[in-house]
Parts: sequence; C-alpha cells; structure tokens
Amino acid sequence: MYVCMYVCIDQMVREALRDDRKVMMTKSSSIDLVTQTDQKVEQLIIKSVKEKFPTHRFIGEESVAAGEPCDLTDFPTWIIDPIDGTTNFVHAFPFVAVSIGFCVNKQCEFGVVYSCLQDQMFTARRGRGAFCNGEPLQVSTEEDISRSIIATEFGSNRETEAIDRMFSSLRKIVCIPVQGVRSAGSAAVNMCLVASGCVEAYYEIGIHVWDVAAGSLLVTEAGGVLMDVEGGVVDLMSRRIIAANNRTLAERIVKEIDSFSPTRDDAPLPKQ
Ligand SMILES: O=P(O)(O)O[C@H]1[C@H](O)[C@@H](O)[C@H](O)[C@H](O)[C@@H]1O
Ligand SMILES: [Mg+2]
Ligand SMILES: [Mg+2]
Repeated sequence: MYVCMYVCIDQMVREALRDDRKVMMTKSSSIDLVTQTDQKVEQLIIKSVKEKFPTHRFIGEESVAAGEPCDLTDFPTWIIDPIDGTTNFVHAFPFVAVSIGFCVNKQCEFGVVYSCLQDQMFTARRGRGAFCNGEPLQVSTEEDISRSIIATEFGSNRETEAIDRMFSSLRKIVCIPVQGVRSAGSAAVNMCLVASGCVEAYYEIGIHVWDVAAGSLLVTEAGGVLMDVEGGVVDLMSRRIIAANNRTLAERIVKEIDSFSPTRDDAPLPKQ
C-alpha cells in the first residue's frame, strides 16, 4: 500500500508542478492558498489508508477546511498535510512536502515527510530513530545560539499585532546575533532540517497540527527537543512550536519570543 501510495503521490505532485499550479481558493486569509493538488493528494491518502484500516480516524488539512472536526482523541489517528508548502508549490519554489503523522493515545507513533523535489523520504518511528532515505539522522550538537542557524516562518496571518510580535521576536534573535535565519516555506521541511542537523532550531506561531505532527517525531527521534514558545511542554493543538537540537537552544529562543496564542486547532467551531 505504502509504495503504491508513494508512487501515485510523487507522480501527482510532479505532474501538477509541471502542468497545473493554479490557486483554486483561499482559506484563512488571501494568502492562505489551496490548489487542486492539495485536495487530490489528501483524498488519495485517506482512501488508501481507509481501505486497510477502516476504523482509523483522520485529521487532514483540507478535510478540516471543508468542515470535518479537528479532534485528536485516543483513537488511532492519521494527521495529514497533503502539501506542506502550498505557496512554494504555486511558485515552483522547490520545498514541497507531504506530511503524515500517525498517533495513538495522542502520542505520535510514526511520522513520514516526503520532500517531493529533493526526493527525500524522512521517516521516524517512536523509539526507533529518524532516517532520510534510510540513513540515520542526528541533530546538531551546537550549544551556542550565536553559532547557529534558526529557521522560522511568517505563516499566513497578516494581522498587525501578530506581525509586530513576529518581527520583534525575529529582530531579537537576529541581533543575538545568530549566524543565519532561514525559511524553507514548509514547517515539515524546516523540522526535517532540524532533524538532519542543518539548522539548529525552528520556531513558529500559527502552524497547525498537520504541519508539525510528523516533523515533531522526526526531531525527537533524531535527538532533538520540542518546547512551547513560552517554555512549557509543547501542545500540538496550540499552534505554537519550538523544535530544537537541545534544551539549551530551545530555552534561549524562548527568552526572545514575544508570544501570542492563535485560536487552537481543537477550538469549538463558532456557532452559525
Ligand atoms: O498551508 P501549508 O500546508 O502550505 O503550510 C504552511 C507551512 O507549513 C508553514 O510553516 C508556513 O508558515 C505557512 O503557513 C504554510 O501555509
Ligand atoms: Mg502545512
Ligand atoms: Mg498544506
């Protein structure tokens, strides 16, 4: 099932990148884009998994956008971002990933991120390590933030207060100074970069559970840590995350972040 699904998705994404990168609609804001490929890839994954595991549940980015609930319960649940980096996809900016996390009892058991244009398959299973195309991954051993590269994103929220806070945090981090700041345009890819040891840490406020479910396990299985932006335990539904190579760097980033709390992924839907 998995090989067949991988071949179909790979073909679907590559063909669409060549022939059809049109924006079909927008979601939370005018720059929160959806294409037909986002929907087609998600439907393919859900259909393939359902055939084999009919009782399992799903949290899929495009299904939630269509009104499906976003509840993470103790039931086996597949958390899917069919195209992480849709804006990249639309512009053919070469970081486009498919992200699938699988949780039981709210704990991630395995995570897969396929970075389509790099043809890199990142996999992690709880307690069994993290891999890229079968090669083991290890986070960076750097303890000093001034010798680090930090990844972050501005997401799709353009409300003034959120932007002000994001710029303020970024300014403080840049001025530590860090050696560099990077944005891949995909939370999943940023987390794979942390797991691979290419960047020391990634933080973002405004992501969703489907952006980070698989990446979270990749980072921890590669020896890294997850932390909330205020320093507590990370909550995948809270839309805030720091994924770092170690606690020292994560705690250092916490000190510089002007935090805020977007509406949680599992917040009840507003009454019509
Ligand atoms: O909507 P998709 O699935 O492409 O994912 C999001 C990224 O993963 C974020 O890091 C990023 O900041 C953006 O919000 C982007 O939208
Ligand atoms: Mg995403
Ligand atoms: Mg997406």
